[in-house]
Amino acid sequence: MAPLTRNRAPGTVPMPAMATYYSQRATAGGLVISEATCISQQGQGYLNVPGIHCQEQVQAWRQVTAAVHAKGGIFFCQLWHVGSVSHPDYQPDGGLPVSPSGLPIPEGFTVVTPKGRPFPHPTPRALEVAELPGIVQDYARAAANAIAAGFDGVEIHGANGYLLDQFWKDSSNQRTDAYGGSTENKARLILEVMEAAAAAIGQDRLALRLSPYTDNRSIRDDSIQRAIDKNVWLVQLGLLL
Ligand SMILES: Cc1cc2nc3c(=O)[nH]c(=O)nc-3n(C[C@H](O)[C@H](O)[C@H](O)COP(=O)(O)O)c2cc1C
Repeated sequence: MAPLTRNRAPGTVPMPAMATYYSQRATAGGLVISEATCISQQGQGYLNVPGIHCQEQVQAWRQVTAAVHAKGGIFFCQLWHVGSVSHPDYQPDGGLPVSPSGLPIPEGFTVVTPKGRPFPHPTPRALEVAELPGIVQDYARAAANAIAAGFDGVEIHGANGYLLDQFWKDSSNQRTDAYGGSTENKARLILEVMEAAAAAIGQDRLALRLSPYTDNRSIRDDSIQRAIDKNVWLVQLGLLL
């Protein structure tokens, strides 16, 4: 089962109905990936979505993982930082949402704040290099929390226009430091997150979701698409030969 946001975690804490919901969808040996789950308050940007960065959340997730395991299901937690797709009302101390380069989200997109009303996204601020190790550690801590909550593994959410995708794609990443420019530099934060999460929980229960072709909120990168097209073509040629 693919990760599906359901907005059933008031105050970021999973509610008991989530145990019923996931249990209904679990099958013996079937892999269920949880809805995207925030690694930190800074990573939050949607109403009533769950987190996994404090003990109250970990405790609440235990009922959900137990319900999936009771049906024999395998349950991974998808770890999420929305980056710029947020609003000061979600941020610690009411600060601006964070992003690779401080570029605005295109007009027409709105964010529903904790007060339940839609607002335009404010222009985010660019992350300092010195802040990135803290975000990497937030992923590693959330991965460890997921295992403590009873999940069988974690999937890092590197897709669909959120923080890691924002770093990976040049329309949102125009940095000139070690995290921008070349494909290797744009992928650096994703690789650091994967290494830290692997160190925390082991690489055999770690996954990464990428979406090279999506352009949610106009976040896209033609060079990534061309590189993948070329490799797909080479793989097809290899299969033919
Ligand atoms: C309501 C809804 C919520 C979603 N939530 C997430 C999510 O939390 N994380 C994620 O990676 N993808 C999310 N997706 C994308 C789905 O996982 C999936 O990729 C998408 O629905 C396309 O799959 P399909 O071709 O089977 O419809 C969501 C999609 C929908 C419709």
